[in-house]
Amino acid sequence: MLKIDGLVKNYGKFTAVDHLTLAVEKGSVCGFVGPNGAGKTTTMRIMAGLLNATSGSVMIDEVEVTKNPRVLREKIGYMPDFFGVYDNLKVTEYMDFFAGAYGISYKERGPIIDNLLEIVDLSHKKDFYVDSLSRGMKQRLCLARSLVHDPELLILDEPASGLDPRARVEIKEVLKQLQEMGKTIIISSHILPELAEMCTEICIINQGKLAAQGSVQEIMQKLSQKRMIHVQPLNDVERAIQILKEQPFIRAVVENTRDVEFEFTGTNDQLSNVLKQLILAEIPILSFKEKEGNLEEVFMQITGGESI
Ligand SMILES: Nc1ncnc2c1ncn2[C@@H]1O[C@H](COP(=O)(O)OP(=O)(O)OP(=O)(O)O)[C@@H](O)[C@H]1O
Repeated sequence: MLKIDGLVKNYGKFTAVDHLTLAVEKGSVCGFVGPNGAGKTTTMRIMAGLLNATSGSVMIDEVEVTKNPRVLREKIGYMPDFFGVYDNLKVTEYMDFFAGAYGISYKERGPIIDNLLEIVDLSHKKDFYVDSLSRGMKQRLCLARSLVHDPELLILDEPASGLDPRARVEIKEVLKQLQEMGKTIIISSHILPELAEMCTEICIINQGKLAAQGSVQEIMQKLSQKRMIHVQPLNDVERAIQILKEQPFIRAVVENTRDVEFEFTGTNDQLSNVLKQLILAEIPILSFKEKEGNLEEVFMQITGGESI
């Protein structure tokens, strides 16, 4: 659906996007992850036709974006990372304004707006002033407005930023629904665990370059080689720690009061032997399991520990 090839964007002497190449399949939900200033917004604005690239190309369904703004307008829905000020505009008027801007006839607008407000769960707010809505509601309204022309590709810049956990869940549910409707979605975020839950794939962008791309699982497998094992003895944690420290292939033991974690570099057979040694020492074990990789940790690894 989307192909970015050798994309470069310079702001004066500064290169914000540096030969970025990636592809996003139709129907996928692709998460753009990267630290502040990584170039996510710049890339998204170029995709949406709001910014010219210095060089390289963006193709949507084999059509070069910059050369065909009309095709682009029809296919893309863009949600920026800021909402704007809409004094004295009610929710339906706001939607009507954007539907009009997309050339949707006055007659058609009513049912489209009603349907979209239902999707984003704002039907009960249709006669409220936009400025009176909560931040989460504004985000959902902004999402609804980017859908007025029924685009195939949605580009959403930080739709969950600044939202409380409940409002994030609401946005996530809307995105799930849009995915089921067959939309291709590109979404940027700093909230990595949340992206992991809702995306089919992840692109990690750092300093304008693609650091990694793949399914959440693939990325973690490829980049996070170390295995962390969590052990919870029923009691006698200290003795469990002592035994663990005597075992081969164990590094970086993290001692807690009730449980213990360690980095393991051996094979599965060698790992099962560690459990055997604990049991032979008659330490009752409540749980012994590998910790699931955390996207945030993987991200820190490949971006060299830059803050997010
Ligand atoms: N108009 C501009 N002029 C000069 N530099 C810019 C301009 N817009 C962005 N930049 C710079 O380009 C880099 C990439 O910015 P961009 O907003 O694309 O990053 P981002 O990944 O979206 O970051 P954030 O998550 O903070 O929004 C940053 O260093 C930023 O300061």
